[in-house]
Amino acid sequence: MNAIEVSRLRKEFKVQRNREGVKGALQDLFRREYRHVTAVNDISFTIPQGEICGYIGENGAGKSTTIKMLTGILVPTSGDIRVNGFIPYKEREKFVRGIGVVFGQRSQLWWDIGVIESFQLLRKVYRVGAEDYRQRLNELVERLNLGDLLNRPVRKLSLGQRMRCELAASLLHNPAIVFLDEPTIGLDIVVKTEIREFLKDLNRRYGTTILLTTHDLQDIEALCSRVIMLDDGKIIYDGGLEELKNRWGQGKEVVFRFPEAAALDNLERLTEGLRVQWTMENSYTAKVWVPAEHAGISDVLARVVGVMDIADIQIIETNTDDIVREIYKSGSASYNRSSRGLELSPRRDEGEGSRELQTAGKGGSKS
Ligand SMILES: Nc1ncnc2c1ncn2[C@@H]1O[C@H](COP(=O)(O)OP(=O)(O)OP(=O)(O)O)[C@@H](O)[C@H]1O
Repeated sequence: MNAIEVSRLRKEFKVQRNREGVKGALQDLFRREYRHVTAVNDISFTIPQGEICGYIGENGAGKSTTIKMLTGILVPTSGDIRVNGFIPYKEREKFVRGIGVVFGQRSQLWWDIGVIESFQLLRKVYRVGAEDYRQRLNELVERLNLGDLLNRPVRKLSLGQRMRCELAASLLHNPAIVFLDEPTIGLDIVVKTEIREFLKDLNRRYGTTILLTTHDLQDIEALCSRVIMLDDGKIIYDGGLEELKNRWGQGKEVVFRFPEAAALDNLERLTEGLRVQWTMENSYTAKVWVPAEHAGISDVLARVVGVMDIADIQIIETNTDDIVREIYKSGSASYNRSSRGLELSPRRDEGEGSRELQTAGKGGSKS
């Protein structure tokens, strides 16, 4: 069974339009004008049980609105949703017992009471039996290292401590599906890593389905085999992270260090016919940019290694951050690069490995 099924889901908000100036403000008092914002624009996807799926997009892309509809907080304007077999905004009481939710920016714990008291209240909300609760609590306390935090009021916890408690709170009833909206926002790298490890383990042990929104692509790299990418309320990519990298990985850079001084024109002559681009770091170190669609790293290595003495070779891949940033910029991950005349060239004003994607006729076709 699929954990989540979404078909032609749409959410529009009616937003008041404010007219300018004093006259406009007065007019607004008597006759309000509204406009419609389409936050989620007829999207469809399914997530099978046990999958960890990353839901990404720029600010305002529609991620939180989707999560709110999937968790029954918002009613869709149109379209169908099934989560755990339920329509989330109907049958609320039964539905919430099968899901866990963490909004990184908002707490589900009571601010002024001890963490353990919040947990006990949530146990009642989710109607967890005493024995199940005890077992689950012990396990979560151990795995999230909550021992010292349980009797403290939430307002006295650090962000990282609070987030660990939030995660535990969302899992007390052992839900089959967990929605995490920015669970690592503002956390330091140590806590981020702990939380990622915990989520991986949770998925492995219980087959928990996880839908995760994040701006931190390290979360995606660490956790998700699949990514759904949203832009302006529409899905612009839905597929594997590896596939995304392969399709959009713009190429690789190879750094050669030679034992003796090398000359740029000599290196260019060696790779003649391959559409690669050389730059000299200094007399002994040269970098060559190998665009994915024009040449293979092995072609370049074969030509250089056969002729030159080499002291060291380093291959640098474009990272996911770069790839995703470029896709956001263009607004589509589905068009054909070569037909749009994409050209890749090293960006000279940034550090090693960074790339600039220059497009002919940018603007991006939306899918
Ligand atoms: N309650 C609301 N009333 C009016 N407009 C809204 C409301 N909630 C969201 N929007 C609008 O819907 C669009 C999508 O917002 P949403 O919060 O879903 O984006 P997001 O991808 O989660 O962004 P972020 O990464 O900044 O959290 C935005 O244009 C936002 O201004």
